[in-house]
Amino acid sequence: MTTTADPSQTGGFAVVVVAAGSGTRLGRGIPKALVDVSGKSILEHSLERIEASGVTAAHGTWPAGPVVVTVPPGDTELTAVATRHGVRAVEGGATRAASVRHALEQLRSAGCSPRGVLVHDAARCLTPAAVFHRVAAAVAAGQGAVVPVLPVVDTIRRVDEEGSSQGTVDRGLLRAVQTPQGFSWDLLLEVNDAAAGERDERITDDASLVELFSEVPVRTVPGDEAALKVTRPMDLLLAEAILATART
Ligand SMILES: Nc1ccn([C@@H]2O[C@H](COP(=O)(O)OP(=O)(O)OP(=O)(O)O)[C@@H](O)[C@H]2O)c(=O)n1
Ligand SMILES: C[C@](O)(CO)[C@H](O)COP(=O)(O)O
Repeated sequence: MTTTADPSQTGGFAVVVVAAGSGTRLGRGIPKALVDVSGKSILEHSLERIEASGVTAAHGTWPAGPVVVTVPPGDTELTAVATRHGVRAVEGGATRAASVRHALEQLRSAGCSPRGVLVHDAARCLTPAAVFHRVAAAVAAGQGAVVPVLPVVDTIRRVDEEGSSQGTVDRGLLRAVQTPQGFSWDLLLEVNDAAAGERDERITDDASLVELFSEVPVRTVPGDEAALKVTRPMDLLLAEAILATART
């Protein structure tokens, strides 16, 4: 990827790819981003998709922004994958939010000042280019915070601490949230500074920070089923099936 040539450049979209998680729910005993999906690591698939999308350079006349990947502390293998793609690797933190913060600090201290930033889970390794472009286009059009979403297909019940049902939630207004999530650069820095590393169960993604620490509305755009997050073993089967179908 040629997008890291000058990290101090202004304009464009920077992309933070978070890949520092351990993958406990997948249970492979290696960092999830290293797990193989049809012959390539999860991180490899993610970086290839971002590169092929051309999203860092797209949208108006903004020049291409840099890509940064967070890796587990002490990692060398994911760093090597990042290096092969011309992408900078930075050490992640104990939580996803801390990893994103490390990446933003790295970009900021390198003098990077893009117009927008996309934060993407490496684990959503088959995200189609169209999702990157929908999110980026909404940010380029002036939205401060944008998330891709899908309707919820299950019946959702709220339960009490004993597990007794407290009723069904109206799923018509529920959405499952995906990544990449897009932000104006200044807003994402501002809410990360305001959060100051606070741990809060509600902070599972970057848009939550915007909701908790700013008045800026979070907008939604359509996500895509192929942008599933590889989380449990069944998701690996799905990812492999998606790739096999794409080849036929
Ligand atoms: N400290 C962390 C935790 C997560 N992530 C990244 O955030 C994304 C979403 O996290 P998730 O899918 O929940 O990954 P894990 O935390 O690895 O999964 P688990 O909870 O099963 O351990 C992943 O790409 C993961 O690598 C990260 O960069 N740093
Ligand atoms: C960011 C995220 O992928 C949005 O769907 C998700 O919130 C992060 O992962 P987790 O499964 O909640 O740990």
